[in-house]
Amino acid sequence: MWLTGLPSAGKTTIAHELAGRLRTEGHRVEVLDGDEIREFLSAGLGFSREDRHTNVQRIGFVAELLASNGVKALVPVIAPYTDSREAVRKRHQNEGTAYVEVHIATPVEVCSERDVKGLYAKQAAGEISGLTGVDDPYEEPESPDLRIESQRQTVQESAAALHALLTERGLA
Ligand SMILES: Nc1ncnc2c1ncn2[C@@H]1O[C@H](COP(=O)(O)OS(=O)(=O)O)[C@@H](OP(=O)(O)O)[C@H]1O
Ligand SMILES: Nc1ncnc2c1ncn2[C@@H]1O[C@H](COP(=O)(O)OP(=O)(O)O)[C@@H](O)[C@H]1O
Repeated sequence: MWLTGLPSAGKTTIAHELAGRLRTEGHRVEVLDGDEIREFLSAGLGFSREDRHTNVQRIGFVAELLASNGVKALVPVIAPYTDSREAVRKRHQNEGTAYVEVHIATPVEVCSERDVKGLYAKQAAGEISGLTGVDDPYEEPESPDLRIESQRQTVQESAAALHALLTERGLA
């Protein structure tokens, strides 16, 4: 399950809430957190279009390996480009592994208020550039399996909606 959306949209928070629920039910789960991946698997990559694409393909590769071995992979990673996300979907399809895309569609105004890592403030102060959704592209998924308006519901409600989708698909 890929959770795509802007920085501070709630991807990581919702993924961990869902992971907790799934583990309680006895599922094996791994959350492939973007920051951790960038520290290890994608060390050295930046935020150019090419590097983001490479990052997303690496994570997609690992997610498919986990999923095809019975571990539910939850991926809270921005993945701003449609073609990168589609390539990941295709890899799963080719391998016969289920794949679900969830758009955490929190508006940029709400994300920049949350500003968990202070990136929106830094961008506004001219200290960084190329911030997704502000001065770098975010291509919204046109037909995700599910769209979550995190600003309209609690973390628990969002996680429950994701869980319901997995159940509906026979995945939880
Ligand atoms: N310029 C810029 N744009 C977007 N994000 C930035 C940037 N610089 C650092 N960060 C932080 O790195 C996290 C994004 O990494 P990801 O691997 O999720 O993104 S990507 O799919 O490769 O675009 C992202 O994490 P989240 O906030 O959890 O989404 C940011 O905190
Ligand atoms: N309804 C909500 N859903 C998700 N996150 C929320 C909500 N309300 C407030 N938040 C907060 O917003 C922040 C989202 O940060 P995070 O999950 O790290 O986002 P992302 O992984 O998309 O960058 C967290 O501090 C979280 O507690």
